[in-house]
Amino acid sequence: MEILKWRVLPLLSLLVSFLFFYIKTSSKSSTSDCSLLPYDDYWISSKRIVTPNGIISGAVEVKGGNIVSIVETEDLNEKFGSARVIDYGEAIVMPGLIDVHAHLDEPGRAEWEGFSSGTKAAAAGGITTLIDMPLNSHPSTISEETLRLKIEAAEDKLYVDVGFWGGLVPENAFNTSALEGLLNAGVLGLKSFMCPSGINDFPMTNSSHIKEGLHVLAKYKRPLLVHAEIQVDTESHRELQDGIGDARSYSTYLRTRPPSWEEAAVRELLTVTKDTRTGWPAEGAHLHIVHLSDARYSLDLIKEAKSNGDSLTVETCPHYLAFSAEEIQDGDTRFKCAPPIRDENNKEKLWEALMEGHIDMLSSDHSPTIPELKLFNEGDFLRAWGGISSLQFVLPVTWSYGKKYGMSLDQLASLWSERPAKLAGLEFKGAVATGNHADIVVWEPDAEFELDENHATYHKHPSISAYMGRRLSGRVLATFVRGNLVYSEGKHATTACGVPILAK
Ligand SMILES: NC(=O)N[C@H]1NC(=O)NC1=O
Ligand SMILES: [Zn+2]
Ligand SMILES: [Zn+2]
Repeated sequence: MEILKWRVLPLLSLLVSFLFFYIKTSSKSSTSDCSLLPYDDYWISSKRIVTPNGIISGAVEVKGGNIVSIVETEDLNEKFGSARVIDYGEAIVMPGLIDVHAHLDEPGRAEWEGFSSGTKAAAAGGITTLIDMPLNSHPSTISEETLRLKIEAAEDKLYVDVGFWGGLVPENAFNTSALEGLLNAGVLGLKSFMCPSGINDFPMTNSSHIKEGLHVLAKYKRPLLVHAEIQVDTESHRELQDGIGDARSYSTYLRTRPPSWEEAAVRELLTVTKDTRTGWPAEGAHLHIVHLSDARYSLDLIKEAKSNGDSLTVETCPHYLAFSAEEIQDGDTRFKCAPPIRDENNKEKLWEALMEGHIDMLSSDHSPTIPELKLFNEGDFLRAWGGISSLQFVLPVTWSYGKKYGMSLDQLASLWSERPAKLAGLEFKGAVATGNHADIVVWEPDAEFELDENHATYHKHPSISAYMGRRLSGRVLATFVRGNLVYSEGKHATTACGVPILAK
């Protein structure tokens, strides 16, 4: 009996250690759940690959999450033989979209959106990286500690890569060590408002706060993003405060935020951006104006400042390019956003500026809420939450409307990937190029679909999106994030393997 015990025990311990090793390695290999492909060394081929050197027919080699080579070839079979090739035929292979302006609202307001639903929607829409705004979550991301809360809340929930903007608010603007703490913790830059943000713990800044912020940012070579509207006390504004005007009519809301608000903000900002010119005190800093709506005087001022050498960029959003004020129905608060969607003529001018290169990039400004706060029953434009839900649809929307204005695939890739990557300082993203992350969207530009309730939409509240009911063209087939096939034909990878992007 004793002998048996001495024989069995070592065998048993061998078995236990074997089992332990097996479980450990197999749980490690379960990272393949990050991808709908069972391998990480393969080729993506197509007749239309959008690269910085033009559109080619060929294949992209992916290894260990990176693009390791790109070849132009007519006969793929001959070249690759039995290599693992995913052939997408005529579909477009393009850099994944980088959305530099999205509100995912977690922690604190996960019932509005959240990291999981938001990044699933992003993946389904061909977005491979998004940068989360510092407000609408609770608390706002305005300190090192609150950034940590963001990162904790995002853990295991990211289907795409996510970076974070920090908030520049009066509380931290003159506190250099607090701002540096936030920047050292890894925010990719700062964001501030020149008017009330709609969120109590995210108060507005004036130009002295902005000037201070820019000087700190100069050292880090990271940008300041600004919501450029200043409340100018116009006559119609006073009228509205006196309760005149039908709150269900979009034109009433439009009068509360005239283009002069944007113009006043831009004018004031440009007194500060002078400092970013070469040889001036804030050289190295950069100012980025978010969601421009006014295509008239505000845009003229921006063009002039750029030509004077200010380090300045500007974005607009698909909703300003897709919709015009005239078509917004009474009470349809899905369309309420700030700055507001302006008239048809302004929209045409925005397109002109975009196509001529005066607007540098596009972003979603996906800013959802719970349907209750859109006040659909009252249809009150003055009291409803301002923010458009669009994250999953920005690629088909940009394409559907853009192709009428002659937008090319190169322009699309520049507006949605290359320039946003540069703004956010993402060195290895933004282009299908050797050495970059394999962040790729594959899509069919001519495939049309009806955006109705049968369309699989991953936003937490699809019904509040202004795009519902539209017919769009441009269907996303597949999305790769660092080589992981995170979305394909209506399915997501089972594990969320996106990573937080922190500046160093
Ligand atoms: N707080 C917030 O998300 N505001 C955004 N919504 C919107 O329509 N414009 C904004 O700046
Ligand atoms: Zn804004
Ligand atoms: Zn926003």
